[in-house]
Amino acid sequence: MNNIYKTPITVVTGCLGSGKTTLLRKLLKKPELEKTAVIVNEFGQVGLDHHLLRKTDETTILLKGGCICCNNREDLENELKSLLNLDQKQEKFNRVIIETTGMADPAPILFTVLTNPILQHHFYIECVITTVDAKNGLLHIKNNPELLKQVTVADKIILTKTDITPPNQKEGVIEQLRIINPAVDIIEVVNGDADVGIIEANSNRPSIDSMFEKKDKKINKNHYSSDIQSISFTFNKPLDWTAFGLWLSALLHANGENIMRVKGLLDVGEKGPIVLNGVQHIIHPPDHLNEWPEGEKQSHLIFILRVIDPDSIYKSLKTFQNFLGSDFELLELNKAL
Ligand SMILES: Nc1nc2c(ncn2[C@@H]2O[C@H](COP(=O)(O)OP(=O)(O)OP(=O)(O)O)[C@@H](O)[C@H]2O)c(=O)[nH]1
Repeated sequence: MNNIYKTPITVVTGCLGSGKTTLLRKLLKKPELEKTAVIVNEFGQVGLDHHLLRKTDETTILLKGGCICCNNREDLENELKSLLNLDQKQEKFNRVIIETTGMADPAPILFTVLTNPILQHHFYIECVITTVDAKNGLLHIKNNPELLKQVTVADKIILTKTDITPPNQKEGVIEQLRIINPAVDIIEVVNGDADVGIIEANSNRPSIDSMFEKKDKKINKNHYSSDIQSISFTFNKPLDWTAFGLWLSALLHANGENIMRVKGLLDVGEKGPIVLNGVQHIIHPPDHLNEWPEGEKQSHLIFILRVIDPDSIYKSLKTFQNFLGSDFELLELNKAL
């Protein structure tokens, strides 16, 4: 079913004290978000009481044979289903925001929405935003493995507390965030003052913009963490979508959680590109755009990896190249030290 018939969900993640509640409090005062249902997964965060507010406990159930990212958030499933009941009682809402605890891994949330037969029929994940405290960001990145996941999964990073952060410190945080997730949008927000559009997907395409800016092949050394690395490619001809799907499925299957993120804008010979967006082996339904953004017409693909060497992706792509219908070029490589 097309997303226009479904209710968008924005997931808001970020370390403890990084400004999630401050941002949401301000945003939820805006008339455009009047019919927003908010789910928070911890108690004590009331104050958004003019909105539908659901609270969930952090109980997770491991599905048989599932890896950690496939933990179904049964609590979330129940909350979203009860929102559907409310909707049927004419208490209409047109958006859901899920605010996670600072320690949460967002992947099970995405998994729950994308794989539950009822939920996937009624909801779609429009955007994942992660708040990062500019003042303490470097420390948080170093000490919190959860933040690495949250940054990796994010479509947008909201950089908070820039008002109390020296510019060079802020630039240092931005540099590290870009190394972790080169395809993310980074938006500075002070005391939660943001446009309402911040919780929506970018209007004409995913936040893959930053990849377009990097036309030159770049090899960076990763200075903060030993095991998060990324590699991106461009393709000069349209891709065979079926062959690409087979290659990607096999790759994701073989590498499980170690492919933390895959994102792409792919030319498959249609008028517009296909938007590919995956978190671990959970792939969002591919989105077919009607046209290419700003006359650009070249496929881009990025992988964010943990533990595995980016070279193995390169080699795998090379082996499969003839089936894909296009040569490829390395665009950027962020390697661990
Ligand atoms: N100076 C400054 N303070 C901020 C900014 N954003 C948030 N704060 C302050 O940072 C503190 C923590 O903000 P919260 O919004 O509660 O953070 P949170 O991520 O919801 O925290 P948890 O609920 O504990 O996970 C509060 O005292 C906010 O007023 C900002 O941009 N600048």
